[in-house]
Amino acid sequence: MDQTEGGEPILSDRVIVNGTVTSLTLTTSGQLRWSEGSGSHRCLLVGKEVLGFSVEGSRIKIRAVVDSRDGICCIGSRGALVRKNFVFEPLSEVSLRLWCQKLQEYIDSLGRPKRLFIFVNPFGGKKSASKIFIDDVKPLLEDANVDFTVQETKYRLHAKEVAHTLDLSKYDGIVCVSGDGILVEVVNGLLEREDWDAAIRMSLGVVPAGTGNGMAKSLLDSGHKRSLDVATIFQGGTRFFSLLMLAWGLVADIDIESEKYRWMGSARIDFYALQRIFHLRKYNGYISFVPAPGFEANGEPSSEIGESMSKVNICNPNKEYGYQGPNVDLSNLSWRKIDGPFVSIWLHNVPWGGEDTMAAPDAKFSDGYLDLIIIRNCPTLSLLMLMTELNNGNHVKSPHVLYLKVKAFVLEPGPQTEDPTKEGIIDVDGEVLARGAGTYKCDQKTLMTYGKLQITVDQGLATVFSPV
Ligand SMILES: Nc1ncnc2c1ncn2[C@@H]1O[C@H](COP(=O)(O)OP(=O)(O)OP(=O)(O)O)[C@@H](O)[C@H]1O
Repeated sequence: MDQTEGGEPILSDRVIVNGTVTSLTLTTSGQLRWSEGSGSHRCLLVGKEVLGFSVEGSRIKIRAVVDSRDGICCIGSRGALVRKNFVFEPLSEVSLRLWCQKLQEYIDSLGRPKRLFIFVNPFGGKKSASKIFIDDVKPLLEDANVDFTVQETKYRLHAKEVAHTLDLSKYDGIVCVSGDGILVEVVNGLLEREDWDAAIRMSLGVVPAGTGNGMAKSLLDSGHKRSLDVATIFQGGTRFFSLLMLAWGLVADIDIESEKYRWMGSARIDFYALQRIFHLRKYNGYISFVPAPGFEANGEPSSEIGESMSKVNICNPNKEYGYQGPNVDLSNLSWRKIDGPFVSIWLHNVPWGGEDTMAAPDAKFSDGYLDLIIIRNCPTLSLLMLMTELNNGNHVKSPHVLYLKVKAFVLEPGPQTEDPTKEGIIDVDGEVLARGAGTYKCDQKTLMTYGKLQITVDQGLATVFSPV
């Protein structure tokens, strides 16, 4: 390997590896490399592969996660990751101390969280979060010398309650071993705190263990630690903070009503999607939006919606603290409007809605915009084809789909065109935000009513990471 590519040596010394004296080097770019007889070289990337180390007598044990096929770095494709220890023995006490000091300094410089608060939802997804935590997460945290406190969620909104009152000074990260639902609860709990401004700076990790793992999938696709836009949904004085998506119409109906067929497992979504496509509903209503630069040609200009904004954006007089949403004057912006009927309205913050649903291929974590995917009319066959393209994001190229980016959005949902006594469902981050008349489980209480909603985005407000 090229010396400059691997960085300058921080420490280079003779050590014993597997009974043989060899040269070990730690470089400024975090490579720990040594030769292993017969001219072959080994290399560990401290930032990526080394979790921690311990001293055992005169030896140093490096605890790492490496490619199961060998652990030789700097090759393209990867196999599964496995935990593996590497032991080396410096030739003197002074050298041992120097190695410990330099390795620790390098690991500390990576800024990894050292004290984590971990939520585990034992009831999410396939009910495997506890096993995932014990088998996959806990050993890595122990190897990395991370202190952690575990809280199993006991009921809906438990994670939100805990995040609301947690002593954040004790932790430098919160991890959710769950689906997207717990992460969304945590963000809502943090943003309702008096000290929300400091609280939302906490790094939020996700380990996928639910049905909907869109955030983990999006993170793995785009980098391990990212700042993330947070969307605030207002209805009068009520607020909800969304990280992933809002759906109304076809996608919401499939996502929520397919719960009737939970016994089918993951096939329930495809099964119910077919049912909905062959008995397609359309909804009356209106959407208004402030387009991102480059998308101004969509819809018709609408001045009255801007004027009404100052009335909608009133803070809840009963909640004197907590995050109040982005500080922008929405009345001054150039609003556009599209009238229904609509088959589907889908607003997305990150590309992936689930592990195999690339809902919004152009969505960025912190561009300050939401991706809007609109279907107004679509023949059955085209709709079927479009749904099969959801796993690669090509559905947005369909002539029946309008795909744009917006800065702010207003939804005025109406009833179904075929039956005005039946309204729809508004699905936010996989949970029901509002249910209209005549919908599935319409007697259940929801946070908001099936009426006008306003959504604005705060650029990069939260920080999310993928810890494993
Ligand atoms: N002990 C519990 N019993 C019942 N529900 C719970 C419990 N703990 C958490 N929940 C609820 O489970 C919901 C889903 O959690 P999670 O994020 O793990 O998975 P999901 O993929 O979003 O959804 P799911 O797998 O349930 O379809 C959360 O909204 C949370 O309120």
